[in-house]
Amino acid sequence: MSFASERYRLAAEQASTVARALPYLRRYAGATIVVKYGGHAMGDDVLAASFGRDIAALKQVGINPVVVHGGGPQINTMLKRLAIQSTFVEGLRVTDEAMVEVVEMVLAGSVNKQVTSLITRAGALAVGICGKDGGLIRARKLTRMIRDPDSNIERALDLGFVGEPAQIDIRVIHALTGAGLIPVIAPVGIGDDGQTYNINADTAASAIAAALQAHRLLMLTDVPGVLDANKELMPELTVAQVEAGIASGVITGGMIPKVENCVAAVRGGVKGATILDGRVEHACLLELFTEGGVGTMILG
Ligand SMILES: Nc1ncnc2c1ncn2[C@@H]1O[C@H](COP(=O)(O)OP(=O)(O)O)[C@@H](O)[C@H]1O
Ligand SMILES: CC(=O)N[C@@H](CCC(=O)OP(=O)(O)O)C(=O)O
Repeated sequence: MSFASERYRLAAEQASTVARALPYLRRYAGATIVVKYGGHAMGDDVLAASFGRDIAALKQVGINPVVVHGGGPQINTMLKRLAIQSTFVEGLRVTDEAMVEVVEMVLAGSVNKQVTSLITRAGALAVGICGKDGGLIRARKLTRMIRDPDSNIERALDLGFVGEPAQIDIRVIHALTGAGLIPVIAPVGIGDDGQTYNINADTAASAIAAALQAHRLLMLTDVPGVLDANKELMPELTVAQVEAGIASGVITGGMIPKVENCVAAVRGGVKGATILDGRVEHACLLELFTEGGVGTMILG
C-alpha cells in the first residue's frame, strides 16, 4: 500500500469514529451529567488519568460534567495511620467527633484536590469544593431505624455525625459551570448549627443530580452494573424491578443504597441514572457515546 493510501485509510478510520459520536454529541449538547467517582476507582493511576481525560473531554465537547467523589478507602487509610477504629452500619461509617474531622480533612482536602488535579492535568479547569461551600449541601443528622430480630421492636441507631442532604443550593455549581469550570464536590455537608456532616457520596451525588435536574447520573463502581441471580448484567431496571431485586435478595450490600439513590434521582427528575464499571477505561464515554451504553440504567 502506498504512503498516500495508508494516510487516507487512517484518516477515514478517525473520521468514522467522529461521525459515529456525532448523534450523541448532539443529544448531550449543553446537558448536565453528574458523575459519582468512588474511592476504589481512584487507587489505580492509569484509570484515574483516564477518568480525568474523560471528564475534560466531556467539557470540551460542550457537555457540563459535575463530579461528586467519594473516598471511603482513603479515609480508612488515614484512620489506620491515626490508630482510629472505624465501624460501618448498613454501608455507612459511624462517625464520631474526632472522625468527622478526619473525614473532612481527607474528602474535602487531599482527595478533592487529587480529583481536581486529574481533570486539570487533562486540559480542563476543575474547581474543588465541598458541600459547605456556597451552602451547597445543607445537611441534617441521619437517623436509621433498625428492627431487633428477637423482640421485633424498632429503635433508632445513632450514627454520630452522618448526615443526609436537607437542602441543595445549586448557585455555586451554576456560578462555576457558567464560568466554564468543572465543579468537583466532596460529600461533606453543613448543619443549621454549623456542624460538619459526613454524607455518603452516592446520596450526595443523587441529591445534587436531582437538584440540577441533570440529564444523567453516572455512578462509577467496581462491578459491571447490577447483576441478576446468574451474575448476568441487567442493562435496564425499572423502579419496580429494583424493589423486586432487593426483596428477593438479588441486590444486596452496598448495591442497595446505590440503586436506591439512583431511584431517588430519577424520581427527582433525572432522565436516567446508570451504575457502571469504573474499572474500565473510558467508562463514562462508553456509557454516553454508544446506543445501549455499558452499565445498568435505572429508569423512572
Ligand atoms: N445484584 C448485584 N449486582 C452487582 N453488585 C452487587 C449486587 N448485589 C450486591 N452487590 C455488591 O455491591 C458492590 C458495590 O457496592 P459498594 O461496594 O458500596 O460500591 P462503591 O464502593 O463503588 O460505592 C459490588 O462490589 C457487589 O459486591
Ligand atoms: C456516611 C459515610 O459512610 N460516608 C462515606 C463518605 C465517602 C464515600 O461515600 O466514599 P465511597 O464512595 O468511596 O465509598 C465514608 O465515610 O466512607
